[in-house]
Amino acid sequence: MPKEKLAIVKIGGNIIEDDSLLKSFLHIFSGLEGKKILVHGGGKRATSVASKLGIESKMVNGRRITDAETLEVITMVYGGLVNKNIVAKLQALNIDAIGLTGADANTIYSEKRPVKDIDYGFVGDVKKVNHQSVDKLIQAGFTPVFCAITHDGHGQLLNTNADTITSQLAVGMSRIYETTIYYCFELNGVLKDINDKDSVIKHINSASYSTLLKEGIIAEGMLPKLENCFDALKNGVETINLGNTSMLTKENDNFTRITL
Ligand SMILES: Nc1ncnc2c1ncn2[C@@H]1O[C@H](COP(=O)(O)OP(=O)(O)O)[C@@H](O)[C@H]1O
Ligand SMILES: CC(=O)N[C@@H](CCC(=O)OP(=O)(O)O)C(=O)O
Repeated sequence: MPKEKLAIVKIGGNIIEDDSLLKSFLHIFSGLEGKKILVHGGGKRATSVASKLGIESKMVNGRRITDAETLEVITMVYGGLVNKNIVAKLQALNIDAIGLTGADANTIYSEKRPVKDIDYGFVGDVKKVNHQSVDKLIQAGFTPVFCAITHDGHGQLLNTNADTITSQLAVGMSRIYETTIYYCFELNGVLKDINDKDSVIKHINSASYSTLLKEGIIAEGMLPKLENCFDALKNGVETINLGNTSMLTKENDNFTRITL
């Protein structure tokens, strides 16, 4: 029997920080047919709240150095402020959303990133997705809304990049569902020329990916979205799509699709 489809949709700071982009995203997401999960970041908000508290933010290779103070900020911002506002807005759109960190129902277990050249502090690398627990929520009619926090099973919360949570969650859920990832952001897709919004690369495979990396076209915010994409595709994820919110509608086919 073919597996049922599951859409795993991710939004980050570029959509969360823009009221009108967030509103139109949530409207379209709420109308998306079939089973779905939302993952959100919020790094920009964490940086601005931290700065109001006099805490400087440091990012290395797209990851936040998370000391004990910063962990408190991100827990409040991702797990509270951002997550609960999104859940409330989805409830207003008649989506029975349930907000989660990876500690809730032990859904995402991670291990503190080992210190090599850099000490990232309380940053977690995902080790296990409890697909059965997530599916219990889906089967009960809830739409899970994950923030960028996981746990180590010993009482420690860990900051985990939301793009990575998305790909790992998709790999885990693909044991029972045919999963598709949608990375929604403010641009139309992966652009050949970052200054030309119409230069969307419509299809990327592993050969063209290597070239794009070498040419530096895949850079900055694109790196965590794409660094594990071929692992995810080899481990059961069907397709990875990147583009603006309208790619969730059937009318727009101007976005980037990544396949093996
Ligand atoms: N080739 C590229 N095409 C599109 N965006 C790119 C590219 N290279 C780097 N980027 C950057 O990636 C950003 C999206 O990633 P990110 O900032 O992590 O978004 P979000 O947090 O909203 O998911 C874009 O705003 C853009 O600045
Ligand atoms: C470890 C790590 O870097 N975690 C990220 C989690 C938030 C995130 O990924 O937010 P965006 O998707 O909006 O960038 C951070 O604290 O910035």
